[in-house]
Amino acid sequence: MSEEKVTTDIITLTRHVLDEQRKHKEASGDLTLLLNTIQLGCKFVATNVRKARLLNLVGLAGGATNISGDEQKKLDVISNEIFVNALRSSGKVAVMVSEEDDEAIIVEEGLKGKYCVVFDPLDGSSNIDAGVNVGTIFGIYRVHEDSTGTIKDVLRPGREMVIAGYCMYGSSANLVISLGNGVNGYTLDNSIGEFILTHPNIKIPSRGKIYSVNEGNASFWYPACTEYFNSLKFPPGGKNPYSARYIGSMVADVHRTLLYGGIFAYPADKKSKNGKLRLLYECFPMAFLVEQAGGQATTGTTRVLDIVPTEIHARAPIFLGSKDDVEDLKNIYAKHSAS
Ligand SMILES: O=P(O)(O)OC[C@H]1O[C@](O)(COP(=O)(O)O)[C@@H](O)[C@@H]1O
Ligand SMILES: [Mg+2]
Ligand SMILES: [Mg+2]
Repeated sequence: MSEEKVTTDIITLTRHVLDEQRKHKEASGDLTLLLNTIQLGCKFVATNVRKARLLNLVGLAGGATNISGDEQKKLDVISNEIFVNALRSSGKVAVMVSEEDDEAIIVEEGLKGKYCVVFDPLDGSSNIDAGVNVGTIFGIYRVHEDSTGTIKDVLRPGREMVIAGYCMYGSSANLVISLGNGVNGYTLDNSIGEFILTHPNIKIPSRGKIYSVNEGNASFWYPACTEYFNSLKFPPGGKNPYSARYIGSMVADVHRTLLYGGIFAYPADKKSKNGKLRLLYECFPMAFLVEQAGGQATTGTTRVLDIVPTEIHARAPIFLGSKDDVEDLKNIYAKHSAS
Protein backbone atom coordinates (compact mmCIF):
# COMPACT_ATOMS: atom_id res chain seq x y z
CA MET A 1 0.00 0.00 0.00
CA SER A 2 1.42 3.42 -0.94
CA GLU A 3 1.85 5.91 1.89
CA GLU A 4 -0.23 9.08 1.69
CA LYS A 5 1.98 12.18 1.38
CA VAL A 6 1.52 14.36 4.45
CA THR A 7 1.68 18.13 3.89
CA THR A 8 4.30 19.65 6.17
CA ASP A 9 4.58 23.16 4.74
CA ILE A 10 1.47 25.29 4.37
CA ILE A 11 1.01 28.97 3.63
CA THR A 12 -1.37 30.37 6.21
CA LEU A 13 -2.81 33.86 5.96
CA THR A 14 -0.57 35.01 8.83
CA ARG A 15 2.55 33.62 7.15
CA HIS A 16 1.56 35.18 3.84
CA VAL A 17 1.00 38.60 5.41
CA LEU A 18 4.28 38.35 7.35
CA ASP A 19 6.08 37.57 4.06
CA GLU A 20 4.55 40.74 2.61
CA GLN A 21 5.49 42.75 5.71
CA ARG A 22 9.15 41.69 5.37
CA LYS A 23 9.25 43.20 1.88
CA HIS A 24 8.57 46.63 3.42
CA LYS A 25 11.41 47.51 5.77
CA GLU A 26 9.45 50.44 7.25
CA ALA A 27 6.39 48.30 8.11
CA SER A 28 5.56 48.40 11.82
CA GLY A 29 3.57 45.17 11.92
CA ASP A 30 0.38 47.03 12.90
CA LEU A 31 -1.50 45.94 9.80
CA THR A 32 -0.42 42.34 10.34
CA LEU A 33 -1.87 42.48 13.82
CA LEU A 34 -5.03 44.12 12.55
CA LEU A 35 -5.48 41.40 9.95
CA ASN A 36 -4.99 38.80 12.66
CA THR A 37 -7.79 40.47 14.60
CA ILE A 38 -10.04 40.40 11.55
CA GLN A 39 -9.35 36.75 10.84
CA LEU A 40 -10.12 35.94 14.46
CA GLY A 41 -13.45 37.77 14.09
CA CYS A 42 -14.20 35.80 10.93
CA LYS A 43 -13.48 32.46 12.61
CA PHE A 44 -15.67 33.44 15.55
CA VAL A 45 -18.56 34.49 13.27
CA ALA A 46 -18.10 31.37 11.10
CA THR A 47 -18.55 29.19 14.19
CA ASN A 48 -21.72 31.02 15.21
CA VAL A 49 -23.15 30.87 11.67
CA ARG A 50 -22.50 27.12 11.49
CA LYS A 51 -24.15 26.48 14.88
CA ALA A 52 -26.92 29.07 14.49
CA ARG A 53 -29.77 26.58 14.33
CA LEU A 54 -28.41 24.49 17.22
CA LEU A 55 -27.79 27.50 19.49
CA ASN A 56 -31.12 29.18 18.62
CA LEU A 57 -29.32 32.10 16.98
CA VAL A 58 -31.72 32.26 14.02
CA GLY A 59 -34.45 34.87 13.68
CA LEU A 60 -34.83 38.51 14.59
CA ALA A 61 -32.98 40.25 17.41
CA GLY A 62 -36.26 41.52 18.85
CA GLY A 63 -37.67 44.36 16.81
CA ALA A 64 -34.52 46.48 16.49
CA THR A 65 -33.77 48.12 13.13
CA ASN A 66 -30.49 49.61 11.96
CA ILE A 67 -30.12 53.06 10.41
CA SER A 68 -30.78 51.65 6.93
CA GLY A 69 -34.17 50.45 8.15
CA ASP A 70 -33.25 46.72 8.08
CA GLU A 71 -34.64 44.57 10.89
CA GLN A 72 -31.64 43.24 12.77
CA LYS A 73 -31.23 39.49 13.06
CA LYS A 74 -29.74 37.92 16.18
CA LEU A 75 -26.66 37.04 14.17
CA ASP A 76 -26.30 40.63 12.87
CA VAL A 77 -26.05 41.81 16.47
CA ILE A 78 -23.72 39.01 17.60
CA SER A 79 -21.40 39.39 14.60
CA ASN A 80 -21.24 43.14 15.15
CA GLU A 81 -20.30 42.72 18.82
CA ILE A 82 -17.63 40.18 17.89
CA PHE A 83 -15.93 42.59 15.48
CA VAL A 84 -16.33 45.72 17.60
CA ASN A 85 -14.86 43.99 20.66
CA ALA A 86 -11.98 42.39 18.77
CA LEU A 87 -11.08 45.53 16.82
CA ARG A 88 -11.27 47.86 19.82
CA SER A 89 -9.04 45.63 21.95
CA SER A 90 -6.47 45.21 19.17
CA GLY A 91 -5.15 48.69 20.00
CA LYS A 92 -4.67 49.37 16.28
CA VAL A 93 -7.99 51.06 15.46
CA ALA A 94 -9.01 54.70 15.83
CA VAL A 95 -12.43 54.73 14.15
CA MET A 96 -14.93 52.00 13.30
CA VAL A 97 -17.98 52.23 11.09
CA SER A 98 -20.36 49.29 11.14
CA GLU A 99 -23.61 48.77 9.27
CA GLU A 100 -25.20 47.93 12.63
CA ASP A 101 -24.14 51.10 14.50
CA ASP A 102 -25.84 54.39 13.63
CA GLU A 103 -22.80 56.46 14.61
CA ALA A 104 -19.10 55.94 13.94
CA ILE A 105 -17.31 54.44 16.96
CA ILE A 106 -14.32 56.51 18.06
CA VAL A 107 -11.95 54.33 20.06
CA GLU A 108 -10.95 55.71 23.47
CA GLU A 109 -7.48 57.06 24.25
CA GLY A 110 -5.15 54.32 25.44
CA LEU A 111 -6.51 51.79 22.97
CA LYS A 112 -6.46 54.07 19.97
CA GLY A 113 -4.45 53.05 16.90
CA LYS A 114 -3.78 54.47 13.44
CA TYR A 115 -6.35 52.65 11.35
CA CYS A 116 -10.06 52.97 10.57
CA VAL A 117 -12.09 49.85 9.86
CA VAL A 118 -15.42 50.01 8.04
CA PHE A 119 -17.42 46.79 7.99
CA ASP A 120 -20.63 44.96 7.32
CA PRO A 121 -20.41 42.34 10.06
CA LEU A 122 -22.97 40.00 8.48
CA ASP A 123 -23.86 40.57 4.87
CA GLY A 124 -26.86 38.83 3.33
CA SER A 125 -28.39 38.20 6.73
CA SER A 126 -31.92 37.93 5.29
CA ASN A 127 -30.68 34.58 3.93
CA ILE A 128 -29.34 33.26 7.19
CA ASP A 129 -32.37 31.31 8.43
CA ALA A 130 -32.38 29.28 5.20
CA GLY A 131 -28.71 28.37 5.59
CA VAL A 132 -27.70 30.30 2.46
CA ASN A 133 -24.18 31.79 2.20
CA VAL A 134 -23.57 35.00 4.13
CA GLY A 135 -20.37 36.93 4.87
CA THR A 136 -18.42 39.79 6.42
CA ILE A 137 -17.14 42.69 4.30
CA PHE A 138 -14.42 45.10 5.48
CA GLY A 139 -12.20 47.95 4.38
CA ILE A 140 -9.28 49.61 6.15
CA TYR A 141 -8.06 53.21 5.92
CA ARG A 142 -5.04 54.73 7.63
CA VAL A 143 -5.96 57.86 9.59
CA HIS A 144 -4.78 61.10 8.00
CA GLU A 145 -1.42 62.36 9.17
CA ASP A 146 -1.88 64.57 12.29
CA SER A 147 -5.44 63.29 12.78
CA THR A 148 -6.44 61.80 16.10
CA GLY A 149 -9.07 59.71 14.36
CA THR A 150 -12.36 61.36 13.49
CA ILE A 151 -15.24 60.73 11.13
CA LYS A 152 -13.31 62.69 8.45
CA ASP A 153 -10.85 59.79 8.29
CA VAL A 154 -13.56 57.54 6.81
CA LEU A 155 -15.38 60.05 4.60
CA ARG A 156 -12.84 59.41 1.87
CA PRO A 157 -12.87 57.81 -1.58
CA GLY A 158 -12.54 54.04 -1.62
CA ARG A 159 -9.32 54.19 -3.65
CA GLU A 160 -7.60 55.41 -0.44
CA MET A 161 -8.28 52.14 1.38
CA VAL A 162 -5.11 50.22 2.23
CA ILE A 163 -6.79 46.83 2.60
CA ALA A 164 -10.17 45.46 1.56
CA GLY A 165 -11.65 42.02 1.94
CA TYR A 166 -14.52 39.75 2.74
CA CYS A 167 -15.10 36.39 4.35
CA MET A 168 -17.82 34.19 2.91
CA TYR A 169 -19.42 31.70 5.27
CA GLY A 170 -20.54 28.87 3.00
CA SER A 171 -19.65 25.20 2.65
CA SER A 172 -16.29 26.49 3.86
CA ALA A 173 -15.21 29.89 5.18
CA ASN A 174 -13.34 31.76 2.44
CA LEU A 175 -11.39 34.92 3.22
CA VAL A 176 -10.53 37.02 0.16
CA ILE A 177 -8.16 39.96 0.71
CA SER A 178 -6.31 42.65 -1.19
CA LEU A 179 -3.46 44.61 0.33
CA GLY A 180 -3.42 46.76 -2.80
CA ASN A 181 -1.16 44.44 -4.81
CA GLY A 182 -3.53 41.82 -6.19
CA VAL A 183 -6.09 39.55 -4.55
CA ASN A 184 -5.59 36.32 -2.63
CA GLY A 185 -8.11 33.84 -1.26
CA TYR A 186 -7.75 31.64 1.84
CA THR A 187 -9.90 28.75 3.03
CA LEU A 188 -10.42 28.00 6.72
CA ASP A 189 -9.07 24.59 7.69
CA ASN A 190 -11.24 23.89 10.71
CA SER A 191 -8.97 21.09 11.95
CA ILE A 192 -6.12 23.53 12.67
CA GLY A 193 -8.14 26.75 12.85
CA GLU A 194 -6.09 28.53 10.18
CA PHE A 195 -6.89 30.21 6.87
CA ILE A 196 -4.79 28.50 4.18
CA LEU A 197 -3.82 30.14 0.88
CA THR A 198 -5.96 28.30 -1.69
CA HIS A 199 -6.61 30.98 -4.33
CA PRO A 200 -3.34 32.85 -5.00
CA ASN A 201 -3.45 35.91 -7.25
CA ILE A 202 -7.13 35.83 -8.23
CA LYS A 203 -7.77 37.33 -11.68
CA ILE A 204 -11.33 37.88 -12.84
CA PRO A 205 -11.93 36.60 -16.41
CA SER A 206 -12.10 39.55 -18.82
CA ARG A 207 -15.56 38.44 -19.93
CA GLY A 208 -18.10 36.17 -18.28
CA LYS A 209 -21.36 34.40 -19.08
CA ILE A 210 -23.39 35.26 -15.98
CA TYR A 211 -25.35 38.32 -14.88
CA SER A 212 -26.49 38.83 -11.31
CA VAL A 213 -29.18 41.36 -10.42
CA ASN A 214 -32.52 41.43 -8.59
CA GLU A 215 -34.86 41.21 -11.60
CA GLY A 216 -37.81 41.84 -9.31
CA ASN A 217 -36.91 45.52 -9.59
CA ALA A 218 -36.90 45.51 -13.42
CA SER A 219 -40.11 47.56 -13.71
CA PHE A 220 -38.33 50.41 -11.83
CA TRP A 221 -35.13 50.34 -13.92
CA TYR A 222 -34.06 53.30 -16.06
CA PRO A 223 -33.90 52.69 -19.84
CA ALA A 224 -30.07 52.30 -19.91
CA CYS A 225 -30.24 49.54 -17.31
CA THR A 226 -33.05 47.74 -19.13
CA GLU A 227 -31.22 48.01 -22.45
CA TYR A 228 -28.05 46.55 -20.96
CA PHE A 229 -29.67 43.51 -19.37
CA ASN A 230 -31.78 42.92 -22.48
CA SER A 231 -28.56 42.86 -24.51
CA LEU A 232 -27.38 39.94 -22.35
CA LYS A 233 -30.69 38.08 -22.46
CA PHE A 234 -31.47 38.63 -26.15
CA PRO A 235 -28.07 38.90 -27.83
CA PRO A 236 -28.04 39.59 -31.56
CA GLY A 237 -26.71 37.17 -34.18
CA GLY A 238 -27.78 33.90 -32.56
CA LYS A 239 -25.18 34.27 -29.75
CA ASN A 240 -25.79 32.44 -26.47
CA PRO A 241 -27.60 34.52 -23.84
CA TYR A 242 -25.99 35.03 -20.43
CA SER A 243 -27.21 32.89 -17.51
CA ALA A 244 -28.90 34.55 -14.52
CA ARG A 245 -27.63 33.85 -10.98
CA TYR A 246 -28.74 35.91 -7.97
CA ILE A 247 -28.27 34.73 -4.41
CA GLY A 248 -29.19 37.99 -2.66
CA SER A 249 -26.03 37.93 -0.50
CA MET A 250 -23.58 40.42 -1.96
CA VAL A 251 -20.61 38.46 -0.65
CA ALA A 252 -21.72 35.26 -2.38
CA ASP A 253 -22.71 36.98 -5.61
CA VAL A 254 -19.42 38.89 -5.77
CA HIS A 255 -17.37 35.80 -4.85
CA ARG A 256 -18.86 33.90 -7.77
CA THR A 257 -18.34 36.89 -10.07
CA LEU A 258 -14.65 37.14 -9.06
CA LEU A 259 -14.04 33.48 -9.79
CA TYR A 260 -16.26 32.90 -12.84
CA GLY A 261 -16.54 36.40 -14.33
CA GLY A 262 -19.64 38.22 -15.53
CA ILE A 263 -21.42 41.13 -13.91
CA PHE A 264 -23.08 41.78 -10.54
CA ALA A 265 -25.33 44.82 -10.11
CA TYR A 266 -27.45 46.71 -7.66
CA PRO A 267 -28.44 49.64 -9.89
CA ALA A 268 -30.14 52.92 -9.12
CA ASP A 269 -33.78 52.80 -10.14
CA LYS A 270 -36.90 54.97 -10.00
CA LYS A 271 -37.70 53.65 -6.51
CA SER A 272 -34.16 53.66 -5.06
CA LYS A 273 -32.32 56.60 -6.57
CA ASN A 274 -28.99 55.54 -5.00
CA GLY A 275 -29.48 51.81 -5.26
CA LYS A 276 -29.41 49.85 -2.01
CA LEU A 277 -25.86 48.91 -1.16
CA ARG A 278 -23.84 51.00 1.26
CA LEU A 279 -20.79 52.77 -0.08
CA LEU A 280 -18.31 52.49 2.78
CA TYR A 281 -18.63 48.89 3.83
CA GLU A 282 -20.24 47.16 0.83
CA CYS A 283 -19.45 48.99 -2.44
CA PHE A 284 -15.93 50.27 -1.69
CA PRO A 285 -14.33 47.03 -0.45
CA MET A 286 -15.89 45.00 -3.26
CA ALA A 287 -14.95 47.59 -5.91
CA PHE A 288 -11.38 47.61 -4.53
CA LEU A 289 -11.13 43.80 -4.76
CA VAL A 290 -12.64 43.63 -8.24
CA GLU A 291 -10.27 46.31 -9.58
CA GLN A 292 -7.31 44.59 -7.96
CA ALA A 293 -8.38 41.37 -9.72
CA GLY A 294 -8.41 43.17 -13.10
CA GLY A 295 -12.14 44.01 -13.29
CA GLN A 296 -14.12 47.24 -13.03
CA ALA A 297 -16.73 48.76 -10.72
CA THR A 298 -18.95 51.68 -11.76
CA THR A 299 -22.19 53.36 -10.84
CA GLY A 300 -22.94 53.38 -14.58
CA THR A 301 -21.27 56.73 -15.08
CA THR A 302 -18.64 57.08 -12.31
CA ARG A 303 -15.86 54.84 -11.02
CA VAL A 304 -17.11 53.64 -7.62
CA LEU A 305 -13.72 54.09 -5.90
CA ASP A 306 -13.68 57.79 -6.84
CA ILE A 307 -16.88 58.68 -4.99
CA VAL A 308 -16.39 60.83 -1.89
CA PRO A 309 -18.98 59.78 0.72
CA THR A 310 -20.84 62.56 2.49
CA GLU A 311 -22.19 60.36 5.28
CA ILE A 312 -21.05 57.07 6.75
CA HIS A 313 -24.11 55.05 5.72
CA ALA A 314 -24.43 56.58 2.22
CA ARG A 315 -25.63 54.29 -0.56
CA ALA A 316 -24.47 54.06 -4.18
CA PRO A 317 -25.52 52.19 -7.30
CA ILE A 318 -22.99 49.57 -8.40
CA PHE A 319 -22.13 47.39 -11.39
CA LEU A 320 -18.99 45.31 -10.95
CA GLY A 321 -17.24 42.41 -12.59
CA SER A 322 -15.40 41.43 -15.75
CA LYS A 323 -13.64 44.31 -17.50
CA ASP A 324 -15.32 43.83 -20.89
CA ASP A 325 -18.79 43.27 -19.46
CA VAL A 326 -18.60 46.44 -17.35
CA GLU A 327 -17.19 48.33 -20.35
CA ASP A 328 -20.28 47.37 -22.42
CA LEU A 329 -22.52 48.60 -19.58
CA LYS A 330 -20.63 51.91 -19.36
CA ASN A 331 -20.98 52.43 -23.11
CA ILE A 332 -24.76 51.98 -22.94
CA TYR A 333 -25.01 54.41 -20.00
CA ALA A 334 -22.83 56.95 -21.86
CA LYS A 335 -25.05 56.67 -24.95
CA HIS A 336 -28.17 57.30 -22.86
CA SER A 337 -26.75 60.25 -20.93
CA ALA A 338 -25.62 61.84 -24.21
CA SER A 339 -29.10 61.59 -25.77
O1 LIG B 1 -33.02 41.61 -1.50
P1 LIG B 1 -32.38 42.60 -2.41
O2 LIG B 1 -33.09 43.90 -2.49
O3 LIG B 1 -32.07 42.03 -3.76
O4 LIG B 1 -30.97 42.97 -1.73
C1 LIG B 1 -29.91 42.07 -1.67
C2 LIG B 1 -28.71 42.77 -1.18
O5 LIG B 1 -28.95 43.20 0.15
C3 LIG B 1 -27.96 42.74 1.01
O6 LIG B 1 -28.42 41.59 1.65
C4 LIG B 1 -27.66 43.81 2.03
O7 LIG B 1 -26.78 43.39 3.01
P2 LIG B 1 -27.15 43.20 4.58
O8 LIG B 1 -27.71 41.83 4.77
O9 LIG B 1 -25.80 43.37 5.18
O10 LIG B 1 -28.10 44.31 4.95
C5 LIG B 1 -26.77 42.35 0.09
O11 LIG B 1 -26.00 41.36 0.64
C6 LIG B 1 -27.48 41.89 -1.15
O12 LIG B 1 -26.69 42.08 -2.30
MG1 LIG C 1 -24.62 43.81 3.45
MG1 LIG D 1 -25.15 43.28 7.10
